Amino acid sequence: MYTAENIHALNELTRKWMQIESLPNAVELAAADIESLRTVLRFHEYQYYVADNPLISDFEFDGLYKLLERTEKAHPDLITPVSPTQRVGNSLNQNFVTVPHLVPMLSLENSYNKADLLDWDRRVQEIAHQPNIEYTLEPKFDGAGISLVYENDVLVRALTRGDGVEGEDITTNIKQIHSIPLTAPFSKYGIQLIEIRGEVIMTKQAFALYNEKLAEQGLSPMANPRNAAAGSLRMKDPKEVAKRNLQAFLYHVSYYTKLPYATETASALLNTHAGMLQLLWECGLHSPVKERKIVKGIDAVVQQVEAFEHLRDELPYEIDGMVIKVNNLALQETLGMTSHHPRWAIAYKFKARQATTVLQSVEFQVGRTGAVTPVAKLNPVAIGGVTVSSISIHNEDYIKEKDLKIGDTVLIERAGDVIPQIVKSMPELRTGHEKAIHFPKHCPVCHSPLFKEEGEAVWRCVNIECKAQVLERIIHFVSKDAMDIKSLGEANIRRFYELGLLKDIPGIYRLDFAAIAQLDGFGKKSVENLQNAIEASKKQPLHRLIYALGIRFVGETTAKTLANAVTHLLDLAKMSNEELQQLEDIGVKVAGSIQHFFSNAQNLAMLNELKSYGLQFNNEKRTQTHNGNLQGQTFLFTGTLTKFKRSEAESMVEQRGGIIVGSVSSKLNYLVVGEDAGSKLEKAKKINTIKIIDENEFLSLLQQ
Ligand SMILES: NC(=O)c1ccc[n+]([C@@H]2O[C@H](COP(=O)([O-])OP(=O)(O)OC[C@H]3O[C@@H](n4cnc5c(N)ncnc54)[C@H](O)[C@@H]3O)[C@@H](O)[C@H]2O)c1
Ligand SMILES: [Zn+2]
Repeated sequence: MYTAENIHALNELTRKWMQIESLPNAVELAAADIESLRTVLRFHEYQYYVADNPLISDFEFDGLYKLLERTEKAHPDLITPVSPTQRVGNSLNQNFVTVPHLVPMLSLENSYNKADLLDWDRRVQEIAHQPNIEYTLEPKFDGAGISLVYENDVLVRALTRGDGVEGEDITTNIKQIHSIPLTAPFSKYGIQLIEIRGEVIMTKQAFALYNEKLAEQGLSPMANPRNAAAGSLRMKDPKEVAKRNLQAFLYHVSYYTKLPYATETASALLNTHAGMLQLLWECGLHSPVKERKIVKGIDAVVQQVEAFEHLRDELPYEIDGMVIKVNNLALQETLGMTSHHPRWAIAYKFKARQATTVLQSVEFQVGRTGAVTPVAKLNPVAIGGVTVSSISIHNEDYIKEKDLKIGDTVLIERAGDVIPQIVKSMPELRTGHEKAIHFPKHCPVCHSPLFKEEGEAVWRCVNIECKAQVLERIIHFVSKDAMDIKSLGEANIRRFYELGLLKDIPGIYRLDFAAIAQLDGFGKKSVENLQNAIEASKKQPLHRLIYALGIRFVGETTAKTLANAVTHLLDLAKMSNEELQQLEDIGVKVAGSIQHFFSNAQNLAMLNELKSYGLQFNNEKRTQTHNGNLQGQTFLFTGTLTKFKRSEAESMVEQRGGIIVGSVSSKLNYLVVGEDAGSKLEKAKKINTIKIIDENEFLSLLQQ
C-alpha cells in the first residue's frame, strides 16, 4: 500500500504536525493544510488497523486526530464523507467469518483534560435543554472489545468489533471465558434478544503468570495484558484460549427486543444505563456494577476521574481511562451519535504509558545463572512520570523477533509497576545507517566461551567462577525478598569482592569485620549494624533461604511450596523427580533444576557450611504446628473476603499447619469463597474432591 519512500515522507509530515499540535495554544490549520493532515491520519489508521503495525503512540495519534477535528470545526464546509473523523477504524481479519453487528460498534470520543470534559458537558446540556446532567463513570478497561448476542436466554454469538459494522465470529473462543455465562435469564425481564458490549481483559496477575510461563519455555514476554487478551480472541485453538485465564467486563446493552407478552413496565431497570448494568449483573453477567459511579454534573465527574487516576495501579487489571456516559437512556437517544462516536459518552484518557524513542546501543549483562542478557540503552524518554533510558531486550530470539537494530525508532511501554518493554521496532523508518546487534561469543566479564542449550533462547557463561555470576549470586542472596540483609547492599558486595574480603555466599557469615572497620566510610556504628544485620539473617524462615539460593526457575512462590513440603532443607536433596512434580505448580523443568542443584557437590558443601553457621534449615512452621488442626490440608482463597484480610486468613491457616496453594487442582482440599468469586470457583466445582466453603464455615473449621 505504501512504498518505503511514501513512509519516510509521511513520517516527516507526522513529526511536523505533531510539533504543531503540541504548541501551547491550540492552533487550527489553514484550509489548505487539512488534506495533508488527513493523509497522515489515514496512513496511521492503515498502519494501526490494517497492517497491525502502528508507528506512533495512541497519545500522539489522538493529538493529531484532535487537531483535525478542531480544524474541521472551524471550516465545516471542508468536511468530506471520507475524512478520518467520519468513520470507525477498520480491523477485519480474513481468518474468521464476519457477521454484522445488530447496532454498529462505534468508537468513543477521547479527552485528556478537564477542559475537554467541560466542553462536552456543555454540548450535552445544550441538546438536553437542562443543566446538571446525571452521568455514570466506569473504568475504561484496556482490553479487546466484544459484542455478545443472547437469544431466548442462550448465548448464540460473540463477535469482535471488526470494522464497527461487521465483526469476526469468535463464539467458540469466547465460550472459554468463565465470566461469560452460556445462558442467562433475560426472559425474566421480558427480553427475548439482547446485544451486549464489553471488553475481554487479562488481569495483571494472569498476565504476569502467563509471561512467566513464556519465559520458562524460553519464549519472549508479551508487552502488555491488552495485546495478550486481544491476541487470544483470534486464536485458532479454543483450548489455548482457555489456558490464558481471560476475563470479561460487560458494560453496555446496545439493543434488545421484548418478548411478545412483556408489558411496557417490565422493569424500571430498562430506563437508565446504571439500571442496565444492574440487570446484566442480576442475569449473571460480569458488569461493572461495583466499579461504576453515578454523579450529577460535570464537576463531580472531574473529581471522580482524578480520584480514579490515583487508583489506577492498585486495580487488579489495566485501565487506560474512564468512560463517562449519560445515565438516562431516553436522553441518550435524543443525543444520538455521529458517524464516529455516540454523543452521550466520552472517554477520559489517563496519562500515556507508551512513547516512541531511539535505541542507541546495547550492553550485555551476566546474571547469577550465567545467562547473558542484552540491555538496550535508549534516548531517555518520559512515560507516566518516569524517565526510561534502558530496557531489557531479553535474548537473541527476542532481538530477531522484534527486529531490533541500533539506531531504530522503537515504541516502548511502561504499564504501572511492570518493567518497561519494547512493544515493537519500526523498520519502516530506517535510514540505512542502523547497525545489527551482534551477540557476543564470549562472556563479556570472564571471557570464557558462551553456550546455548538445545531448545533454549539464552546464551550462558558456564564458568561457575565467573566474577559476574558470583557477584550476582551474592547480591540475590542478600536482596530484599531473599535474606534481606539491608546493610550489605550491592555496592558493598562489589567493594568487598574486589578487596578479596568476600568470595562466595558462605563468606557473608565469615566476613572479617576488623578489616572492614579499617575501610574508608566504615565507622564503628556501621560495622556494628552490618554485623547485626548478618547475624539477624540467620533467623530468616526457610522459604526465604530457599529463594535466596537462586536455584533456576525457583521464584518466591515455588520456594514457599518447597519449604512447605519439607521439615528440613536437606530433605529436598532426597526427593525424587516424581515427588517434586507432585507439588503445586512444579513441572518437569523446575523439578529437574532443583535436582540438578542438589546433586552438585559444590552446592552441597555450601549448604553444609551455611548450616554450620546456624542458618534456619528447619521448617519452623511445620515443627511448631505439628499438632495444628489443619495439618497438611491445602487451602486457597478466592473472591473478596469481608471478615478478614486475605493475608490474615492465610496466616491463620499456616499457623494451624495448613498449606496455602496458588491454584485450583486436584491437590486442593478447601476453596474458601468470598464475594464475587470468579473462575477459581467455577473450576473448583468441577473437581468433586474439593470442599467449597464460605467465610463462616472457614471460621468454624479453624475452631474445631
Ligand atoms: N497509534 C496509532 O497510530 C493509532 C492509529 C489509529 C487509532 N489509534 C488508537 O485507537 C484508538 C481508537 O480506537 P477505538 O475506536 O477503539 O477507541 P478507544 O479505544 O479510544 O475507545 C473505545 C473502546 O473503549 C472500550 N471500552 C473500555 N471500557 C469501556 C466502557 N466502560 N464503556 C465503553 N467502552 C469501553 C471499548 O472497547 C470501545 O470500543 C484511539 O485511542 C487511538 O489512539 C492509534
Ligand atoms: Zn563469565
